[in-house]
Amino acid sequence: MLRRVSPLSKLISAAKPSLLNQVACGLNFLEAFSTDALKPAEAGIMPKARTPTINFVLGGPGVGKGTRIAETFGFTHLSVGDLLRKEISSNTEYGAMILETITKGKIVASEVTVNLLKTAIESSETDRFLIDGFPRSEENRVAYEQIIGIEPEVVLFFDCDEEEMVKRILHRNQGRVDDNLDTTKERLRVFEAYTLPVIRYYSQKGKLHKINAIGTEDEIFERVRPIFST
Ligand SMILES: Nc1ncnc2c1ncn2[C@@H]1O[C@H](COP(=O)(O)OP(=O)(O)OP(=O)(O)O)[C@@H](O)[C@H]1O
Ligand SMILES: O=c1ccn([C@@H]2O[C@H](COP(=O)(O)O)[C@@H](O)[C@H]2O)c(=O)[nH]1
Ligand SMILES: [Mg+2]
Repeated sequence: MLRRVSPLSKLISAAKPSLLNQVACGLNFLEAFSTDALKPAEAGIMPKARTPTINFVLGGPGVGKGTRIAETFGFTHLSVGDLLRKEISSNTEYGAMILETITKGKIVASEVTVNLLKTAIESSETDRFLIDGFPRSEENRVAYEQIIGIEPEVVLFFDCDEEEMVKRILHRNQGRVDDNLDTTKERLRVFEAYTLPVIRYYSQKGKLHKINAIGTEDEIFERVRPIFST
């Protein structure tokens, strides 16, 4: 159930004016799925709006979060990294900042990522999403809850040793600015310091499914399958 959370002031005070508009638009998005918006449907006037189903896939850099999982299990794949890279290639107002942050292996400001995510969900014709590589920090998670607020059903955690992750990154060959040893080392540090707490949070909530991400792609799919078959 989508929640409309009133105190956005913390986010808003830190944001640029144009960003404020996007945050404000978030309220329209919430209204589209809120209890109020459903009232006419309950009265039989129009079809009932459905709350989108959200799942997250988390894991270290290069572990395989973006490799066929969403497509295999019928989800719309929303890679926040891909959304950010699109901002860079489209030269948007945040493009330069995002490029610098990704090149250093750091985390982009939550206001930017959550609003990109919101727009992607809102403009999609589908309503079952696998969000890849987000939330990356507890701060990301709280901003997501404040602006989007759809509780994830499942949180996958792809687990793999660092040596294998580095190997997969260095063999990826997609021309990514962050596919080098120095940035990967920083990304591994950021993962431990900022993303592991998010993984612990969802584990405590009973939503986390830890997947052994060592093996062939097919072996890994078979480990995920029972989670989405129930
Ligand atoms: N099970 C696997 N065994 C070997 N290589 C794999 C496996 N799964 C994915 N790969 C390869 O590893 C590389 C990284 O995969 P992918 O891009 O999906 O990782 P990611 O978790 O999305 O990483 P990032 O966080 O950097 O975006 C790709 O080249 C992919 O083809
Ligand atoms: O929520 C997010 C997701 C990504 N980033 C930045 O992008 C790169 C690459 O992300 P991938 O998901 O691995 O494609 C990541 O290292 C971060 O710099 C982010 O800031 N927030
Ligand atoms: Mg990826």
